[in-house]
Amino acid sequence: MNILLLGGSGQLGREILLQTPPRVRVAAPGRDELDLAAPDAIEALIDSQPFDVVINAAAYTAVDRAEEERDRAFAINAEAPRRLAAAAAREGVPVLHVSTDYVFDGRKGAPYRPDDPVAPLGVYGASKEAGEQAVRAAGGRAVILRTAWLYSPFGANFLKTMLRLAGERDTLRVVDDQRGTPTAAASLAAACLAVAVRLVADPNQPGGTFHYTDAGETTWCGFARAIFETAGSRLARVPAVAAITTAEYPTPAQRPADSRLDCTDTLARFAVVQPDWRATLATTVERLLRRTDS
Ligand SMILES: NC(=O)C1=CN([C@@H]2O[C@H](COP(=O)(O)OP(=O)(O)OC[C@H]3O[C@@H](n4cnc5c(N)ncnc54)[C@H](OP(=O)(O)O)[C@@H]3O)[C@@H](O)[C@H]2O)C=CC1
Ligand SMILES: Cc1cn([C@H]2C[C@H](O)[C@@H](COP(=O)(O)OP(=O)(O)O[C@H]3O[C@@H](C)C(=O)[C@@H](O)[C@H]3O)O2)c(=O)[nH]c1=O
Ligand SMILES: [Mg+2]
Repeated sequence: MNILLLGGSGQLGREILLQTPPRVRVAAPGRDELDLAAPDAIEALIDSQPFDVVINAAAYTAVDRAEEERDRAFAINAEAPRRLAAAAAREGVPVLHVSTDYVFDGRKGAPYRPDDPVAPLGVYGASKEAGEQAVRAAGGRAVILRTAWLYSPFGANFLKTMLRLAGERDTLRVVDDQRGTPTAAASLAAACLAVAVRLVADPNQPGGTFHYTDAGETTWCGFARAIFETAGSRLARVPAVAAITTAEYPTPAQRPADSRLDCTDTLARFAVVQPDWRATLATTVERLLRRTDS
């Protein structure tokens, strides 16, 4: 099986590469080979080898900066996926495209189902929603897999931000009125590989929109406290975590207040396991504190 992976250097991409079984080949061209902000090489790339499936784990993920870089966010999160999905549809190659809980406004008051109406609050969410629509419109077989609150030993994420701030401050103030589910990029990578394998193995497996997060729920404040409970004894200093409101932590982009995702359909349709977020947090902290190159 041949996978074309975009975003191989990101949090999700690196975990996919680490988990790829030996019988699977993955081509993961970097930004030097394909700049998604100017994706003229996309078609040539898709045509370059007989890929069995494309996984798009690349994105513009700077939520606040996107408010000022609208064009760039849309180029990478909407236009590039449009070109990718169109080329893949033409070649008959199925696509797995990763999207976000930030397509929702967070006002439902219950976990979002895949077919609930979207209403992004910021530019990042709007650009990802446009990407979803473009992938659907391409008309090929495509799974859109939404996830949330990704973290890993790699790249930029809330876990690493909290551990860095622990070295700088005695008290951290963290919003306690935004609810969701921290999701290890490692669990999502396993889910992506399961979906990709199924799409390839079964040509009758239809596409559609699905959700994957780890199991359970918390707030960003709850996540921060769990991080220090998990890592605490290994840190030089454990900060106090003060619960604050969103109004007390102004940011350029508005975030959904409750973006829990209902993953029932994904678990029923694909061979995907859903560990509890606290279990994957423990594993990820362990990996992170052991490594030196993250
Ligand atoms: N991070 C999160 O909390 C969440 C992420 N998601 C979605 O999950 C997916 C994976 O996210 P994550 O792994 O965290 O993303 P990262 O920000 O860790 O990685 C982004 C990847 O996209 C690549 N990329 C960005 N811009 C370009 C460009 N112009 N040309 C080529 N490559 C580019 C990056 O390459 P390079 O290394 O060269 O910059 C990197 O490989 C995305 O679709 C994201 O929207 C959904 C919910 C939560
Ligand atoms: C660093 C920090 C953040 N916060 C708040 C700000 C924000 O509301 C919340 C999360 O902050 P971050 O900026 O780390 O997270 P954010 O960039 O909003 O994370 C999002 O990224 C994109 C890519 C997604 O798709 C989403 O699922 C989600 O993971 O925590 C505090 O309250 N205190 C702090 O010290
Ligand atoms: Mg951020």
